[in-house]
Amino acid sequence: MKVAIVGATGYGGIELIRLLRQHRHVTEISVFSSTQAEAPLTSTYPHLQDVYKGILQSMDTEELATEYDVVFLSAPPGVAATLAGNLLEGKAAIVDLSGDFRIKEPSIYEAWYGREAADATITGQAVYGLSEWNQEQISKAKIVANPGCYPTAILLGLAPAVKNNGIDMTSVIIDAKTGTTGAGKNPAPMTHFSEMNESMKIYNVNEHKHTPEIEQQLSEWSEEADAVTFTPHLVPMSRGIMATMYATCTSYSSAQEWIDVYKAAYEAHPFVRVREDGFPATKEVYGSNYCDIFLDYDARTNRLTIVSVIDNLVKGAAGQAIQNANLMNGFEETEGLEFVPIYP
Ligand SMILES: NC(=O)C1=CN([C@@H]2O[C@H](COP(=O)(O)OP(=O)(O)OC[C@H]3O[C@@H](n4cnc5c(N)ncnc54)[C@H](OP(=O)(O)O)[C@@H]3O)[C@@H](O)[C@H]2O)C=CC1
Ligand SMILES: CC(=O)N[C@@H](CCC(=O)OP(=O)(O)O)C(=O)O
Repeated sequence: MKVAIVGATGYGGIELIRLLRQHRHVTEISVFSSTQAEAPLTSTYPHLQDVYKGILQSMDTEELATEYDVVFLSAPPGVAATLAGNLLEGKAAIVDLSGDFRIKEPSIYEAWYGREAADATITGQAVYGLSEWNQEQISKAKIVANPGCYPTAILLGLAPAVKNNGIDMTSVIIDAKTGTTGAGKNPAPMTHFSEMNESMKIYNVNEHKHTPEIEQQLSEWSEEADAVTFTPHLVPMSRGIMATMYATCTSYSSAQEWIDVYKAAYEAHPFVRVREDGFPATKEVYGSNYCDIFLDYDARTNRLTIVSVIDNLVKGAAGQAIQNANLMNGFEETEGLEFVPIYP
């Protein structure tokens, strides 16, 4: 397939290039920029010398729509909302990494994102790209809304418990930590080295934009779904998310029963590894498309503790985007993604 990347100079964009270089069905990768047209990508990213020789091109939506089989939109909020209408008229399958089309209800999007929602007909057409749980719809989609990085880790971690009606949906608390690449490549006060090094920051308490995305999916899985408490933290690492979820149990009363439920749920899904014994660390999925999960049941409190880790730039962004493009094009979902985590 011929592939185009809009926002190729960003962190999601260069991660797409790294992964797509290993994809056996990709014949061409073209890169687009709103500010650096005609420059080689190596002028921004010298580590790509002799690896990728592409020159950044200015965006032409007609060309994007007609010349490519897949267009990855890896740009800031609002860009996909502007481009998608024209792109949908062409042949390309579209995978949008931003949050523009994830939230179905425009008023909810506007309340949490503080900006105008995208055209409702396009959002209605966009399939939520949580690959493991939405494969059938993704495989028929023309446009996929790739999930946010936190919701990917959180929803994969909660899904088996929710779908088996094993937890009280009013009791869900999510405590999550992320590395700085989650904020993109542009420096900001929060991610400045001297602000975050040897420190830990809590942010957007009870107002993070991923909250409605999590709640929307939970409500599709369970009639009992309710509001969740979601608390994000920034920790001093470049990549990685660890999401820790707590919930009161309504069935199953041992850790082993819970592990069996999770093992069964993810048996057929190569990128979700339910651990045998012990909680995963973010480093154990670094640079890979894996989501590793482990859980424990506490009989004293009747609560379940679930831990889910991903690399935010891979399973949380570029990797899941390619997994979705594979499903949309009828390829093996693992194509181009079978990376062993970089360890240590
Ligand atoms: N970083 C992460 O962990 C994750 C990111 N995402 C989402 O993916 C998207 C990309 O994120 P990330 O790569 O981190 O962000 P970056 O800020 O690193 O990169 C975004 C890129 O978008 C391009 N861009 C800016 N304005 C425009 C425009 N008007 N039209 C077209 N392109 C534009 C810029 O390149 P140029 O100036 O060359 O055009 C820039 O390099 C965002 O929507 C983000 O929310 C989703 C999940 C995880
Ligand atoms: C550290 C940091 O700022 N992380 C980002 C992660 C967002 C993201 O990457 O996903 P979206 O596509 O939904 O924007 C945040 O908390 O907003």
